[in-house]
Amino acid sequence: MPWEIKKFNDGNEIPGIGFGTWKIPVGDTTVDQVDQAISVGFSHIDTAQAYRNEFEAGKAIKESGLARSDIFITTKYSGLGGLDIETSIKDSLKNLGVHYIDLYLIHSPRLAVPDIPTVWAEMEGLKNAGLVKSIGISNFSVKDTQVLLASAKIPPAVNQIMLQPYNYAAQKSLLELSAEKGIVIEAYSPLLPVTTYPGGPVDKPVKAAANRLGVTDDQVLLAWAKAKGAVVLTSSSKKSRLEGYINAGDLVLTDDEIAAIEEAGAKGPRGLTPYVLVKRASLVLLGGIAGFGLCSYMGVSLF
Ligand SMILES: NC(=O)C1=CN([C@@H]2O[C@H](COP(=O)(O)OP(=O)(O)OC[C@H]3O[C@@H](n4cnc5c(N)ncnc54)[C@H](O)[C@@H]3O)[C@@H](O)[C@H]2O)C=CC1
Ligand SMILES: O=CCc1c[nH]c2ccccc12
Repeated sequence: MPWEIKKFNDGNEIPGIGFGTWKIPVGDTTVDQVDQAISVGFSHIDTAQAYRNEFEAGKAIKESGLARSDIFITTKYSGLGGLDIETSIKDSLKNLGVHYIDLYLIHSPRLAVPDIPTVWAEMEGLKNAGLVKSIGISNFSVKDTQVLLASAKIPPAVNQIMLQPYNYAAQKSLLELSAEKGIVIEAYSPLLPVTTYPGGPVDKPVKAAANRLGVTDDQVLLAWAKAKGAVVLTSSSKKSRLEGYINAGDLVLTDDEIAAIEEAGAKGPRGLTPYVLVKRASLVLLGGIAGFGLCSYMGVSLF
């Protein structure tokens, strides 16, 4: 079943699921994997200057025979080798073999970015020149986003961030700010609970939903990220998994299933072990002592 198309604040549209090319070994493997992803129905490819595989991704796109307007391409300014934006976008267009990029992102506010307002003004210039259809950010925190918005003439269309049940609580304020400003969230590494923390607290509610729906755990995790309103980015070298991801487009989790996944996620990947509980209790205690000390210093009576 197809994933929903999402609308950006600039009027452009993005497919709700994208195939990511991070960590694919450079060379023919990238061409084969992107080719395979397109063959099962992905029409949205996510790459970056830093992945050093734009050329191979572009080759697969070209070989697919799809019209340029039928494929959505994201790449990112990663600040590689201290390259400026103008040189970087020219390199990316050449590598990918296209005349425009659908979505161009600042890969990280902490990498080779002199200051956010300056770099964002350069990104706006690329959109105004028609080299990129939409511009956005990646790995921007609430503070970074506020700094950018204070001087932006064009708001970012997206913020591409890690979003999975174990970091959902930490990302909530960023999700709220993004919704308020009309910034679409792209969720990367949505499958972290199965790739990195198998056996963690999230497994149980994910498996329960998977059993009810007759699907796999990874499909449930993609459905959870979609339920949070995100465009999801994922990957696999296995065709069967890719087909599963595409088929997850119409999965609907119940409110109770979503709440159970989030409650388990809030325990952290290792759960509420005695170590975590003692650490949390110490933080509360230290906060209390600091607060009490401050009140005493300021002459405020607590009693
Ligand atoms: N802007 C940024 O800083 C970042 C962007 N990204 C983008 O997002 C894309 C997707 O990120 P990923 O971390 O690859 O996504 P992901 O969390 O979807 O992980 C994909 C991996 O999960 C494996 N997998 C799937 N089902 C599994 C299962 N049941 N058990 C065990 N393993 C399973 C797949 O084989 C694949 O290797 C990247 O390729 C990149 O394009 C990723 C990280 C950072
Ligand atoms: O995008 C995924 C992680 C990554 C790999 N290289 C870079 C460079 C800059 C920011 C993030 C990353």
